[in-house]
Amino acid sequence: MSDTPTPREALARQLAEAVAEALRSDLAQRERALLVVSGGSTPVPFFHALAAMALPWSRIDVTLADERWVAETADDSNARLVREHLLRGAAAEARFVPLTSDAATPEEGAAEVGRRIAALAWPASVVILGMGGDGHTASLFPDSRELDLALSTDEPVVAVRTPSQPQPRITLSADRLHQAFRHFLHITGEEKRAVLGRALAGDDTRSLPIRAFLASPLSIHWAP
Ligand SMILES: O=C1O[C@H](COP(=O)(O)O)[C@@H](O)[C@H](O)[C@H]1O
Repeated sequence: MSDTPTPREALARQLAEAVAEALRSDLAQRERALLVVSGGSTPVPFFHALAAMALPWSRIDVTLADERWVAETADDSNARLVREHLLRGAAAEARFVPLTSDAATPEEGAAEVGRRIAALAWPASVVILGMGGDGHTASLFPDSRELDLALSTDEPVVAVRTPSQPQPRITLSADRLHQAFRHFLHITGEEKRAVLGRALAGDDTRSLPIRAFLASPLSIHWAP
């Protein structure tokens, strides 16, 4: 069997090295660093690579760009993904700040979660965005009813209802996602490359919400 990494594994490793360097550089300036990660399927190999990096994990706070309003034990919980794939080995020393609460709905829980998120050390050291095939990033979907609010509010989080999605969600607002020293976009596959190309060429953020992050410095990490 070959030990040659796949393009996606190589990308995950390069991204983990860049993110680790950004965290180290920030930790040379302040006591705690803040890492905002995305969920979904793309980050799994990146989480494994980052968890293996030599970092002072006990000085790093980790939170999510967005979350489904589901129990942390649910298969599609982004918090579960982070706990299983990133917070392992030495990285288990990091402090994880989830985006859900005991409230029945994200609308009821948003104030508490927002206070928790606002209390972190902003600007974040690093925000890593993902992107779906519909141009959504975090839980800023083209068909989210609260998309305009999430793109314009200075509140840290927004509860979102999205007809194309089975669960209600909570997302960091665009304003909060912009508050970082470094931004990375991690995507894979030809379909997402084409979507990103359309977003770079177009001018309608409502139909491709990733556009909200293309105007500021963004390190784009893509592999087939
Ligand atoms: O719903 C979500 O989707 C995006 C992209 O996920 P992927 O599975 O296509 O990588 C992700 O960035 C976001 O955090 C997640 O909640």
